[in-house]
Amino acid sequence: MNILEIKNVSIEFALKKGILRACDNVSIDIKKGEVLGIIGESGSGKSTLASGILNLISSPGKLVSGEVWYYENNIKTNLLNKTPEQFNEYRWEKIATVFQAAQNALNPVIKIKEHFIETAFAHNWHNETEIIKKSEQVLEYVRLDANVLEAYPHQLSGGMKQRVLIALSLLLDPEIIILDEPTTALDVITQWYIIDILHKINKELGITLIFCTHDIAVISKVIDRIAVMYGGQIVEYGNVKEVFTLPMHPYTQGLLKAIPTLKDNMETRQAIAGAAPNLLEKQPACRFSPRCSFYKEKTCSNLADELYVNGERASRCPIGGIV
Ligand SMILES: Nc1ncnc2c1ncn2[C@@H]1O[C@H](COP(=O)(O)OP(=O)(O)OP(=O)(O)O)[C@@H](O)[C@H]1O
Repeated sequence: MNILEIKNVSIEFALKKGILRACDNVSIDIKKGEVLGIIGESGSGKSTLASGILNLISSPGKLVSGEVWYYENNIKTNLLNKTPEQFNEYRWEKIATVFQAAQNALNPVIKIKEHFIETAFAHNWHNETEIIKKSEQVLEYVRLDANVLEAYPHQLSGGMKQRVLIALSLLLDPEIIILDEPTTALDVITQWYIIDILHKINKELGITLIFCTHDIAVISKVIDRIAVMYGGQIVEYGNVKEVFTLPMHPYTQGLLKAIPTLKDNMETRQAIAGAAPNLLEKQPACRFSPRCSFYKEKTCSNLADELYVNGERASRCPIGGIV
């Protein structure tokens, strides 16, 4: 059962140098209760897509087309048709977000307690005693002591701040949490600790999670499905085990070859040759073709701009594997 359907979402930034299309016709369904990982290198459009789902694109950006359908009790609503006031009923209460704590996601001049109170007030919940009680519960859920409420953000470590943001996202019992690079800038042990907490949130509370990250190694243990973005497009998606075993798109194949593990020889790791596309320039129909070995070695001459979908699998490459 789908909880969210993203249909043909395109987002552009009007810059001095021209129009930058950061998301180009992105479509993907998200199932209730699943953990979806959206991966891709820096600039591939993950954060822009996350903001687009929440209708949070601001100037010079613009959501130029698309629909985001939210399902509840067999009723579907296109969130992008909502006014900002109407959308506010969905943001946090239905769909919450966790950004990187390092990116000033917490206000440095107010105590952690005030972040919880402000969020609740913004959603017409004004009983401070109840808010604090619930804040203590969600903090406990992310393994933080209630005394954190009296701290200022600078008094907490990076990992603690990230857990505060996760607790804050749980305050209004959302159905979906979108996490944008939730573990970047944290040490490896803390990354695993956070992943473990998120896994518990998904399994015990049944909350659907959407992870946007470039760090495929960290999220691979927790995600059910994976969607790979390249140059503002989804180039492949599918069940994580299937995609890891049989990646179909040459970009996914390259990403998987580039992941270091503790067991293997670093010399067998290969970076993907070439650079990510400059989205201000006109793109070839197949955006990956300038870096693609199939194309360079003339195994492929098909430059169709098409996502081939078969059931639960999809790939934008006609020859990397059959969907
Ligand atoms: N506010 C903005 N103004 C101008 N261009 C932007 C803005 N936000 C994003 N972009 C551009 O949109 C493209 C996609 O960026 P986005 O941040 O969504 O990628 P990403 O995959 O999330 O990368 P990262 O992990 O580095 O954030 C990039 O070319 C980026 O420069």
